Amino acid sequence: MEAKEWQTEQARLDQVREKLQARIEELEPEVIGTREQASEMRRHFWEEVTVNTSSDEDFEETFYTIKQQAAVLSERERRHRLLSQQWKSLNRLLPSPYFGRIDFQEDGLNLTEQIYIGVSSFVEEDGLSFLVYDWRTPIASLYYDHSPGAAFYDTPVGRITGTMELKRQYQIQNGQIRNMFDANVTIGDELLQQVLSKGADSQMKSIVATIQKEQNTIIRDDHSRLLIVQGAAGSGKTSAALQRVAYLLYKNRDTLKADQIVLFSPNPIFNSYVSSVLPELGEENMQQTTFQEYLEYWLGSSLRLEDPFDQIEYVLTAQLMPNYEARLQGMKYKASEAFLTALQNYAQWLGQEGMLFKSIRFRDRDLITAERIGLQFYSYDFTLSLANRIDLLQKWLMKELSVLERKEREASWVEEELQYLDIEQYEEVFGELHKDREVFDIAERYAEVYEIISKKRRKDEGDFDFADQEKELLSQRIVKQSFKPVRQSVKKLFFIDVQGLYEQLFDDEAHYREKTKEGEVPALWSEICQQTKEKLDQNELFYEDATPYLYLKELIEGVRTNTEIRHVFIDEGQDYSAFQYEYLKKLFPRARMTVLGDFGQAIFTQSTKLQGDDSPMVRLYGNDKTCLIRLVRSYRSTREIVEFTKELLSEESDIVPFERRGPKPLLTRIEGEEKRAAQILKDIAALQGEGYDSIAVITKTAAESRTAFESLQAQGSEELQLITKETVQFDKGVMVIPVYLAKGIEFDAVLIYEASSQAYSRDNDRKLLYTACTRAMHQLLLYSTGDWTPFVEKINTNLYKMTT
Ligand SMILES: Nc1ncnc2c1ncn2[C@@H]1O[C@H](COP(=O)(O)OP(=O)(O)OP(=O)(O)O)[C@@H](O)[C@H]1O
Repeated sequence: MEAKEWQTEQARLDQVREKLQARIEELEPEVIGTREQASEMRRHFWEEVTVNTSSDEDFEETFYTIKQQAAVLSERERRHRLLSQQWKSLNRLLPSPYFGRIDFQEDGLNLTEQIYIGVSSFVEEDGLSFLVYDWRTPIASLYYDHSPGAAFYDTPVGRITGTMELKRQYQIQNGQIRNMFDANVTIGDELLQQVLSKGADSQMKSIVATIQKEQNTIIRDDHSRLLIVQGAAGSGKTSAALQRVAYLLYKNRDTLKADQIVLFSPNPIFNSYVSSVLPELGEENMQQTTFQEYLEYWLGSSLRLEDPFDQIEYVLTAQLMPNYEARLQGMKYKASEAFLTALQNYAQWLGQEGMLFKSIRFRDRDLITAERIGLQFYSYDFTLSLANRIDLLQKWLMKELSVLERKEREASWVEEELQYLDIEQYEEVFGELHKDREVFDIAERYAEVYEIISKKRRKDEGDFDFADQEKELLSQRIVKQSFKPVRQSVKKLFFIDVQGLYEQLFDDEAHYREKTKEGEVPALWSEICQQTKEKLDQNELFYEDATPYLYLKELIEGVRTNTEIRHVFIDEGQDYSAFQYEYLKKLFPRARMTVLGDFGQAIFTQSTKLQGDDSPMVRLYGNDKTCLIRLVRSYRSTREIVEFTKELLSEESDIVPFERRGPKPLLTRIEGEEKRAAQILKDIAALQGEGYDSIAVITKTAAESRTAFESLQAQGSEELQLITKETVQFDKGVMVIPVYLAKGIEFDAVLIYEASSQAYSRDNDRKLLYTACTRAMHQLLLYSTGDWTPFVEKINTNLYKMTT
């Protein structure tokens, strides 16, 4: 680019920065001032209000003064928040105020506007001239969607057409233009090249400067109820999802708050990996959780839940265990829509017969028997839903408890308990009785006063027995206290035997069919039943049972919904079952759903295909409300790695590598574990020497991770970290990690610990190997102590190098 052009741009940049600096300086005292005012007000809050509750009027006045004072304080706090947000966003802009520029001439106007795009807007004092446009403004979409030439963008009031005369990208650091490119086709391959050739980080970065057109469609989709993104490994699904959150928060800033958005992540490490993108963009983080966390919250207090990692560990390592096949069949069936319908039918059947209750017990005896509860339940109108009848039943039980509680006061144990109350307990109970006591104090005092005034004994003397009253009150308290847990358990619906109800479903085939109207019962049904029951009898639940169990519980107790949440994001969406999707749809009735996934990485048994006629996803909200976007360009890995990993997939895939070059994957066959460990350590040292500092030794299972870790340590490696499902923080360095925990994450270099035929030979091993290899950005190394896995064997030898 011409030197003159460069100078003009640098001069403009200097000018914008000066204005930014001036605005920051102008704001600073205001930010500090409002902060101090607010904290001063908070400190002296009670001095400003006179609390007087002697009469109703005084009380009312006090109430309104407090309210008024609180309003002033909250206004001051709001102003401080606003100013400090502005101040932060200006400071964020200062080192690099923008990354792009487009010159656009709108049709019908005789003027070409220069639009500079950055992470947030910066407007002149006049409030009209934009020195920088936020990347989420409608006009900024020109930058992502078009090349120079005819172009348009959509605004809330319609489409604006015109001509883009220039599209330029900048790399600006600390106020200096380091690089500048004029793009003509896609958004600067040069810029993208530079961004992608950098090393991996322990935190994902925002991609706003280089968002690609198809990613922009995902980010700005405003219409679909369900947006499905099926994209190859490294195609930017997670990145697009996070920028989408930022876009939604910006576009709907008056109505949408960050805590109304929830992201379901594959594992806790992933949470830490993505947590800095939104703050980097000046937005608050959305809520982040895992499906397992949700299940634990609702079921964890009554049952021990298996998590998806233990489940996959079982699938990968327990082939020789009895009933392995049945468990696999069970997993598939329990993940299906058919099972969901079966449970709905079962709930209907329960409306007629078969409900199971638990007796309400008190002091080792049945207070209300399960039988009585059952009779009462089936005495209600059969046309009422199960949940409505449970509601009535709960109310009935509460009433029954009140009657029983009153009777219980006469019980001998109460008398005994009274005797054994020590002085402190008495005092405590009397303390609690304080309020009630006041009545007696007044009566007592009146009695005394009356006696004194009339100088004679009261008429009711002798009848008014305080001790009796107190004793009665104490018994009342004692019984009430002991009934508390019983009432609590009724409130929490513990009288329903949900475990029994789920268990009785796994009966012989004929009964199952009768209860569920299910036509197709999976193969090995009786083994499935036996396994499920055995687990339940130990108060445990397989991962595949947890969602159906919770669903059945809600069919009976009433459906749980969260109407606050407006957007649900599901990353690694292929790992959820059709059943879980139905559950999430029901749970978030007012939310739009964005599902991002890759069936090529579907390593769990319950996985769901996200596209195609046989995918249940389209049925979820229906065709009209569903939009599918496919991403085929892979940005993470070098061309050499993408070409190699692509061949691991069974089906012909249209994954397109981004043109970034690097060494071909390196295959090393080595005899014996010790030698391999020594070689791996040598290779790690060499990689570190090349400047790579995020290196992962990826294994198939957690068990293999442990052996690898020990064996590498035995060879003298000190800096190694072992990543397990308990690890919550993702840090740079050298780590040993099972593939299913490396999902969604990337590393400079990946070393596949054992790529032999023994480790990866079954069809579902293929996806594990694919997922593992696609974590590599710059270098991929595979080791084997035996024959190579057939998935590697079949790859064209041109696509890799083999050490000799
Ligand atoms: N438009 C882009 N500009 C710059 N970098 C990008 C872009 N799109 C993706 N990337 C980079 O590519 C890498 C992979 O992105 P991301 O993790 O979002 O992909 P993914 O599709 O979620 O991958 P996976 O399915 O393997 O988890 C990241 O380092 C990301 O920063």
